Amino acid sequence: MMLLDVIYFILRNSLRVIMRPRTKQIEGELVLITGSGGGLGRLFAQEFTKHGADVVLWDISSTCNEQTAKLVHEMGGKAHVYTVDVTKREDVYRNAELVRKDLGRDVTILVNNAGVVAGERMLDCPDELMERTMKVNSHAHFWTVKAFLPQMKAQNHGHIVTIASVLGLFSTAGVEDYCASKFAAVGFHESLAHELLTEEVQGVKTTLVCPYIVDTGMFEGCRIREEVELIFAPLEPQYCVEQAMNAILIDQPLVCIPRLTYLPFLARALLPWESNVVMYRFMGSDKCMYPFIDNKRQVANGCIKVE
Ligand SMILES: NC(=O)C1=CN([C@@H]2O[C@H](COP(=O)(O)OP(=O)(O)OC[C@H]3O[C@@H](n4cnc5c(N)ncnc54)[C@H](OP(=O)(O)O)[C@@H]3O)[C@@H](O)[C@H]2O)C=CC1
Ligand SMILES: CC1=C(/C=C/C(C)=C/C=C/C(C)=C/C=O)C(C)(C)CCC1
Repeated sequence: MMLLDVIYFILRNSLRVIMRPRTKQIEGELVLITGSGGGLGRLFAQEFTKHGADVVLWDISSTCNEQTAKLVHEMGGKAHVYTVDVTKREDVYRNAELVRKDLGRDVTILVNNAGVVAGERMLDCPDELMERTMKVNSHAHFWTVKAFLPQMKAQNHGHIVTIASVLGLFSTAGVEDYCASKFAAVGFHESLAHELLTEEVQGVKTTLVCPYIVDTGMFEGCRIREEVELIFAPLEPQYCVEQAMNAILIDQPLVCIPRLTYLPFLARALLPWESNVVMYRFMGSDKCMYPFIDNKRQVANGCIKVE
């Protein structure tokens, strides 16, 4: 029976690639997005609004967050803005309580999207920057899930979305802080998903989103071999968010964007380490972060201006 089930899910998931299942309705849901002032967070806010959901926007930067809220309002949607540092657990719990009081209802979809990267080689990187990456990209997920999951479980209705990265499934040089934090986020998310299934909390869904480089500026300068870039081109932010939304709306547990990035993930698991190293060198992905680190340094030194 177990083997039949395994085969059934392989066939069902393969079929889903060609024939998309019905999407769920999220009209009237309350969606909380962290890092909503940034590139992907803002687009998520707009996409959820398009689907009729109300959004709660959490970001450390109030100016960027207000701009997101303005865009949502212009679309005729409802946005509620809070300035929150997700690394501070007391701040998270206090603001979660405030949201509940202000809006008089519970968050039903949580999108853990806030993220940072140090952009320095390990030995050059100040300790505080490495610690910050771990706190924003992984520890913060503990606090937000602890703040919002209890009501979702009580209602047997909700959805936890983790915006991780392909760098939470395989790694490369020069982004040790980032990879450590994203591997941690993936581990946390998967364990939580198992827990919900084991406890038979069927109404609370989970989606793990693992995008490749997205053109939001966060990894400006990151480059692989030119010929390989034709196949693995950086993603348009809008495309990335649409793909993630598709997965969320069909309760898909994991999505790698683009699908082609399942291949290096599989290669890491199946092939010897040295085979992976040879492929990395060939594709220029061994040193892909070095121009990004240089670029970040130049921005910090004022040699390059960012808008
Ligand atoms: N861009 C890419 O290539 C990829 C990104 N991702 C992931 O997608 C997510 C979104 O990335 P993207 O939109 O590109 O990045 P952005 O830098 O554009 O957005 C991240 C947002 O998170 C905010 N933020 C940072 N620290 C905190 C904090 N302590 N509390 C609350 N908010 C905070 C940032 O505010 P501020 O700007 O003020 O720091 C910013 O508004 C991240 O988790 C990232 O790791 C995954 C794969 C690829
Ligand atoms: C390692 C590797 C690759 C390059 C991956 C890169 C460059 C990923 C960058 C991801 C980012 C910036 C994620 C942010 O969250 C290839 C060429 C796909 C295939 C071979 C293995």
